[in-house]
Amino acid sequence: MESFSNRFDPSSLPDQKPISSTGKRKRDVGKTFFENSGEISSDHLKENGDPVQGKHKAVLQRFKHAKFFLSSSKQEKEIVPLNVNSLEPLPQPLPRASQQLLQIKSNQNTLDWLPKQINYNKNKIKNFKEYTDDNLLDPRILNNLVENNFEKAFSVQTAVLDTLLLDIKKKKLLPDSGNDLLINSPTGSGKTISYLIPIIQYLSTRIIPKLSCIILVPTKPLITQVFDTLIKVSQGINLTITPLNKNSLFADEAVKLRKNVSDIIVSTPGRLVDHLQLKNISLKNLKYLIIDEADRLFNQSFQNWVTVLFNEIEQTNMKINLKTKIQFRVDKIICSSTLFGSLPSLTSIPLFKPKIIVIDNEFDTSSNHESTLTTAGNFSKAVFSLPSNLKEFQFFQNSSNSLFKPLILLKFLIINNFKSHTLIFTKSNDSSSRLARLLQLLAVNYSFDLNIQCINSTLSQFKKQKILDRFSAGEINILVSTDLMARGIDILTIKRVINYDLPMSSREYVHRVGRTSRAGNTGEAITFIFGNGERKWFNRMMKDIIRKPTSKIEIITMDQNTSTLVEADQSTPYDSIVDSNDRQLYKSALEHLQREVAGK
Ligand SMILES: Nc1ncnc2c1ncn2[C@@H]1O[C@H](COP(=O)(O)OP(=O)(O)OP(=O)(O)O)[C@@H](O)[C@H]1O
Repeated sequence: MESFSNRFDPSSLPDQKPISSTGKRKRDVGKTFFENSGEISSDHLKENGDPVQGKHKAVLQRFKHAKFFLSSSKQEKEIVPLNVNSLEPLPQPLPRASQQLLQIKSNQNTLDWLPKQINYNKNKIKNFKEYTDDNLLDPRILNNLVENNFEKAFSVQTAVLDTLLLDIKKKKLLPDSGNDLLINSPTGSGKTISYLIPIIQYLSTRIIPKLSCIILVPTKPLITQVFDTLIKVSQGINLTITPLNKNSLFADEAVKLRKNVSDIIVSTPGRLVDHLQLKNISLKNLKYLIIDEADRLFNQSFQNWVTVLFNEIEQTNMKINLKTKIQFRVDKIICSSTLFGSLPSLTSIPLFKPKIIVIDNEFDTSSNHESTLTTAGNFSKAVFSLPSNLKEFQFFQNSSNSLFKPLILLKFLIINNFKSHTLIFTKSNDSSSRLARLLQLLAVNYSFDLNIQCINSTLSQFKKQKILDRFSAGEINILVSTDLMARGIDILTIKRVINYDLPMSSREYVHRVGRTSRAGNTGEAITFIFGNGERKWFNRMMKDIIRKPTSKIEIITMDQNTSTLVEADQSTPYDSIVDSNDRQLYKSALEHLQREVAGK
């Protein structure tokens, strides 16, 4: 351990003493131990007429005495307590905070530093063709869009294309031009195409493949989804697009990445960071970084991906800038339907002159307002909005007893004739598999002929994809899932979402229910609420979501053979749902499950 005397730097002391009005250095108000002990008089502090020198000597002397005293006092029985105040560092002047530091600090509390958003009138949407007419969009891209039935750009697409296509034209001549772009638009509003079209347009005239764009998404099924859309929209442009989601070995993937340079990589942050650290990927030609479902990704700290990736980008750019004297930058496009509201996430990355596009209630064309948010300060408040064609319901049970919850769910499905295109969210992998199996067993007992399956992160990527394809095609009627499915998954045929377990936050609620009612379609979201505790939590979450004054979350009951609306504080009595016959059937299903779990 470092000795006391080594740590002690007497030279730092004298200047720290405040100077009195008479020009003399003030002494400590209380007398020190040494002064009290009478071993050193306070007069020793001034020596040879030079107060600083005198002070040094005095301090050293005091220190020597202290050491001597401590060592000798060890031999004595009685240890005199040392007045530590006399050795405490004297107050230091605070370092002058730089403007930049202050700014970073304030960023962490509010988003006031963001510029004003680009408000966008929902009714002002364009045909994609208008962009080719203005020479901003390659006709091959337009053809691909039209062939896939994308003729009219949705609001978010109009807003993003109006902003980015012009920038891209400029960027060809001035590589250092461009801004970062933040996009907040409801689930199912078409954000994917909004960022893919500009990227493909940028690459449409490229000569040889160079890694120009990285797209980051949170899950492997999303990699496949974004990759598929990229292929559709870039037909005929001959781009090399590499999704890093294959079940192939990491080493094989590394060899491929080193051999064949990709134009675009679609990956999760973890896989990308692994390759970056092994130098399988070079960022020296990177122009665009897209972070989709950004709030979710920024909240994932695995492998410290934000730091690793942004350091790598910065170092690569610094080297190029030194060589070429041109300020190359990577433009970031950051999007989500719940981008704002979680402040630290956006402050964790460097943003260059960010522009912001906020679209709310995309398909609500009844109102002509531009946006409910008008100042950047509002970004820090609740800003989540839902697709306007979504109808929300809650199924409330007074009792928090969840013993019969799976049975009640099955009866709910039967009574409401929810026989297909239904996605059910549970809180964990275990709950999802258990619930799916119980529903399967119960459905047989009730002669409810349904294909009920489960999807969660324990399944291989291949199996997950297969299940998603079958669910999308309607071969699987009811899919029980975890929050794995909550983000980004785009299956237009989903008619309803059931929150069997409550989501953990309003943000996750928005994403879960956003799996239905996509691209202007209608959809239903039903949340099961058991007991007053859950009800309170649900009501609290709902405060974060902006709704039209006319829309409310209706309460439904199972008292009759159809779902019927009742008063807000009513719940369906247990006994009217579960009779003795139900209990018997449920018991036998539970016993069956128990035997399966025990491997009998
Ligand atoms: N211009 C368009 N015309 C018709 N359909 C479109 C258009 N743009 C997108 N779509 C369709 O809308 C659906 C939703 O698009 P997308 O998945 O990009 O939404 P999103 O805003 O990213 O949603 P989330 O936030 O849930 O990820 C997709 O099925 C897509 O094919």
